[in-house]
Amino acid sequence: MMPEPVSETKPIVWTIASSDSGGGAGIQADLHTFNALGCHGCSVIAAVTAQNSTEVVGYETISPALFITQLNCLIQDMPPAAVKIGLIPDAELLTQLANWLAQHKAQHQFVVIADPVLSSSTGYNFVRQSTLQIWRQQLLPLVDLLTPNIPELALLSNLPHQNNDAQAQQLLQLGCQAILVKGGHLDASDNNTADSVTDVLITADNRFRLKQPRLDVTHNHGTGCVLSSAITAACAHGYALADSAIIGRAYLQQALSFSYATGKGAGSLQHHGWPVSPDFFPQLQHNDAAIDYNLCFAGITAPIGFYPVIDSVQWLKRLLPLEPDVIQLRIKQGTAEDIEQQISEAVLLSRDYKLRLFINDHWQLAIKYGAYGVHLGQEDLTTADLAAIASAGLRLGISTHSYTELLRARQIRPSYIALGHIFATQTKQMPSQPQGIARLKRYAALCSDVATVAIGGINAERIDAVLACGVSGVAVVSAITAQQQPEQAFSQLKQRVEQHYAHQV
Ligand SMILES: Cc1ncc(COP(=O)(O)OP(=O)(O)O)c(N)n1
Ligand SMILES: Cc1nc(C(=O)O)sc1CCOP(=O)(O)O
Repeated sequence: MMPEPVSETKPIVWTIASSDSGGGAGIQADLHTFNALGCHGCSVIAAVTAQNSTEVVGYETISPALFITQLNCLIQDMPPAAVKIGLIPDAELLTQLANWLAQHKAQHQFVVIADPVLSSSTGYNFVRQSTLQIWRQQLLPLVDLLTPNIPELALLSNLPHQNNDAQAQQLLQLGCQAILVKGGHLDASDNNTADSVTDVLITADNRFRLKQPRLDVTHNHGTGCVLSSAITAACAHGYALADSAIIGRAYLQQALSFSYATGKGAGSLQHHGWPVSPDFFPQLQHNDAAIDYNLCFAGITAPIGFYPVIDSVQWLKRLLPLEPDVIQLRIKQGTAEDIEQQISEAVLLSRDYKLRLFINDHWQLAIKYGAYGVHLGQEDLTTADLAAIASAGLRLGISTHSYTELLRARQIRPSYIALGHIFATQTKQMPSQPQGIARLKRYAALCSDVATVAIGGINAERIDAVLACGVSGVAVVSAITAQQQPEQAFSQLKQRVEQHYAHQV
């Protein structure tokens, strides 16, 4: 029998913007970006511009009737997961769009990312006072993320003499959920230098900076369009806003790195697929003053491989005869005295059996008894003494569950990074969503320079798919400890993992 054809789906994203006859910006750039990031792009055209790489010669807006017909026609059959708004150089169309979004956004639950294009990079001014008022009063309350550059931030906030922070707060007050202030324009602040560009993501309760080397490229037409449409595509794939901003920034850096000439002026960006090289990802700066990013942790020489996580020294004694190579002791219950007793005994046993033993959470005891390493969660990173762990020569593993956490962990340069939780797990209440195989593959690719361990809901049926993602280890709890025959389960999984890594050498 012929196998059933697999029907692939892609998230649907819309761009509501204007056509760039030169192909480097506007609707054309948005559709290229959506496609490169695995989305199906639909377009609602607001205006047609006549432009090339050196100038905008003119434009005409589409009729209000046809504008609204495009929106209504698409929503009936191809509702979006996310919508990008770009250049809409007409007050009537902007008002129509705001009314339409107010009617449909809540019902269809799509995310709205808006790039308030007020002028072209070649200097053509699309701003009218009337359109600014509509942005402020009608559109901003419907926008999840606004991506202004510094001049646009000043214009939209109507606070030209205040600093960027005050201007962004003003836009939040007007109802926009988050602002990504783009640092591409050199300004008077310390955010942006001749060598670096820093975008700042600001929400009502959070703020962090994405810093990247400033690329010395002349072919940068469409930069803002590409960034906002890459963020939109990432949102459509279900990434949180902060992660989407990171993906968008990495996509842009990659596209700028390969930009090319088109005419006599600034050329266009080269669209590639999902960014995976660490070179394209920004440095994440947030209020981690307590963390020293210049520490050096001991490395892990042999691959991590099969990595059982157990909750008592009794389990350790049960598994030791099966010759585990790496184990984590993750004790969550018991008195301080009992925990110390178990950790000291486990470390002694680990030496006898040449076991690489990681201790979860209790880093002071791990140092005191000389364990092989420590595993810490994100929330532990500001409270644990990382310098003491490094100088005691212990390895450090760090949990991550998103791009944001992954970049933070990478900057600490630990011995390994845990990527979780891949599938739903019964072992622990998780505040995050299962990441799944596609994301695991992307995270592992971004960590080609550091050891990685996948964790969460991994069992005998899923382990092959996980190993195929390129991780250096696989951590399991219930796939051993909740089995009828834990020793048998341990040996089968260990053998499967060892076979995989043996073939890789
Ligand atoms: C290999 C591995 N990955 C993730 C975790 C989770 O650690 P943490 O975030 O510290 O959460 P708790 O284990 O304390 O619940 C882990 N232990 N090991
Ligand atoms: C302890 C732990 N940490 C996780 C993370 O994602 O950080 S998931 C997890 C539990 C893993 O157990 P099981 O293999 O039974 O699903």
